[in-house]
Amino acid sequence: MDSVVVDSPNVKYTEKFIEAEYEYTNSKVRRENVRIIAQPTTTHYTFRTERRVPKLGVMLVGWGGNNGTTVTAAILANKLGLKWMTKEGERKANYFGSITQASTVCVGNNEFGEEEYIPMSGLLPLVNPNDIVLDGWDISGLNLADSMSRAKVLDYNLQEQLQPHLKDLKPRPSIYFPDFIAANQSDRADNVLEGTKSQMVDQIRKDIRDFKESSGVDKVIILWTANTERFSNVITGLNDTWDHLSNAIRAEESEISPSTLFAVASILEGVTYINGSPQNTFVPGVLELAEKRKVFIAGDDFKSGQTKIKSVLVDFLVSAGIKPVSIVSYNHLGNNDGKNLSAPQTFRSKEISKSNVVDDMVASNKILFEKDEKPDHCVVIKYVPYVGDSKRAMDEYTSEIMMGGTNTIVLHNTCEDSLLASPLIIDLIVLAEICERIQFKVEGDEDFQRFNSVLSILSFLCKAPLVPRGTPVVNALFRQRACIENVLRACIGLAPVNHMMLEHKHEIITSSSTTNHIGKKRTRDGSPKISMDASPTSSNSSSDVDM
Ligand SMILES: NC(=O)c1ccc[n+]([C@@H]2O[C@H](COP(=O)([O-])OP(=O)(O)OC[C@H]3O[C@@H](n4cnc5c(N)ncnc54)[C@H](O)[C@@H]3O)[C@@H](O)[C@H]2O)c1
Ligand SMILES: O=P([O-])([O-])O[C@@H]1[C@@H](O)[C@H](O)[C@@H](O)[C@H](O)[C@@H]1O
Repeated sequence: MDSVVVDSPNVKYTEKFIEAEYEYTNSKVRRENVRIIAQPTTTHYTFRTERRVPKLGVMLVGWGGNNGTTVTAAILANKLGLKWMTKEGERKANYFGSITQASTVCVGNNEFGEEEYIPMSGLLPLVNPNDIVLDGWDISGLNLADSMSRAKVLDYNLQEQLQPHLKDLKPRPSIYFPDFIAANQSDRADNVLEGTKSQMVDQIRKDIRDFKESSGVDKVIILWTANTERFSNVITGLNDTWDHLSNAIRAEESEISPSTLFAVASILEGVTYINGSPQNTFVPGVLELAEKRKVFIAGDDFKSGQTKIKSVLVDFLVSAGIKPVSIVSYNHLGNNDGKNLSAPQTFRSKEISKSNVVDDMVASNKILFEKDEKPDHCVVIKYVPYVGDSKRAMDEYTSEIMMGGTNTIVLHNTCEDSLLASPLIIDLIVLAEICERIQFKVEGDEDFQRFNSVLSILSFLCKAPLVPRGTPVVNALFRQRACIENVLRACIGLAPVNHMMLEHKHEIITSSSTTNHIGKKRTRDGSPKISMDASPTSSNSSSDVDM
């Protein structure tokens, strides 16, 4: 697939690194009475990206679940180039839904003024998902082939082809504290660790080292796609600092979730940890540990369908000056995730992550919203076994428009939940991995630094983005995507995408030989071209207008 090489004195390709000198522009503002004074700023960065793509191992917590089995099957099917028949005809493996694997970015204009697009993965040397080695844990001991069958996500003809490759993959025993998930999950908990919390952390750490050694991978990333847990109470003296949390683990304190123990084990092994569920795994003690050990953490809760649309629609409404005043998000689903969410305490975790997604957009427009004013926002999730993984989302957005009018948008969105979440898992892993290979120096610094331990660049993939303390949360989807694209562009010295297209807005100077807006006399087919956004020419203009 296409990739880009930047030809610039500011970009150097050595054997080991891509080094780019980059001018980061922004503006500082200050308020003077009713005036806001804006001062443009320019900060010089030097980015350095390791070119060697490592052999990557990924360990999924909840490997035997719908998402875990589906993403494993998808990677295998792509690696093997599988095709399969369905009643609509032949299908072949792909990574649709992944921005790194199936979306493109514009890298500039060619000689004809046309925009050239390449895959996002062509900006920097990213891990190819086909090469990822997978392992993981699950409280259910079912092998991956039987788990895939239990999930009922993939077409049967494809499952048949994958079955021999998956039947020998078995999740490692996991940490199971019934109090943190729905009681209805107990019937699948036949693959659980015994012992103290400290012994469990040690076992998870041993599993990580064992996987790394047996698989021969260069590095590991861990991602939680196990059940949604209830929120942990954040208690001073228990989990508010790393010291308190480590003491609490040794003291067998009960208010410590399995996911927090996994995060602790991962960070202590220097392994990036990503939370695909909504619970507050990253209690302050875990955040402190990650910062101390300079290990990346990211989350929370994959933004896969109903909420992804919400973070686009509300952004459209508010940025169009339309005031959303009532948002009702209902959905029903019949997979095990839905079964687990049928308990009030686990539903509450999801309700929080699905509700907070509009806050930044609402707060950005003080014309529409008074301070602390928010739209009515209701989230309903129902468990309906028959529909399985095919979640049915129904949303109603009511907004105030001009002169007392109202606008109501109603959506029905059938989300094949695991087929929407699996490509996000791939992007989370691939982008977290490249972040491990990026360093940067800010003008005046002696040494290179890595990104902050909290990988807020991954917000595009999360409903409740985890951000460094004291920094803004962005939920608007296309701002989040632009952040990813522009950081990858900065690493190769390309300016951020700005959509200005100024080169296509020049005045046309008509003369005997027509010169179009970018100085070329001819278009691709050799005919003279006048850009459609030129000032109107005289009626007797002899040149062809390129319609
Ligand atoms: N579109 C989506 O599917 C989507 C979107 C956002 C978030 N999520 C979240 O992703 C997670 C997984 O979704 P799913 O549809 O695969 O659910 P699932 O129930 O099919 O899979 C979860 C798996 O985790 C296992 N498990 C539970 N507790 C565990 C523990 N302590 N250790 C190891 N394994 C454990 C279960 O046995 C199960 O196999 C859920 O938290 C869900 O809310 C899913
Ligand atoms: O991303 P999204 O489609 O809004 O969110 C989904 C919810 O609608 C669904 O009810 C839940 O079971 C999934 O885990 C996921 O969180």
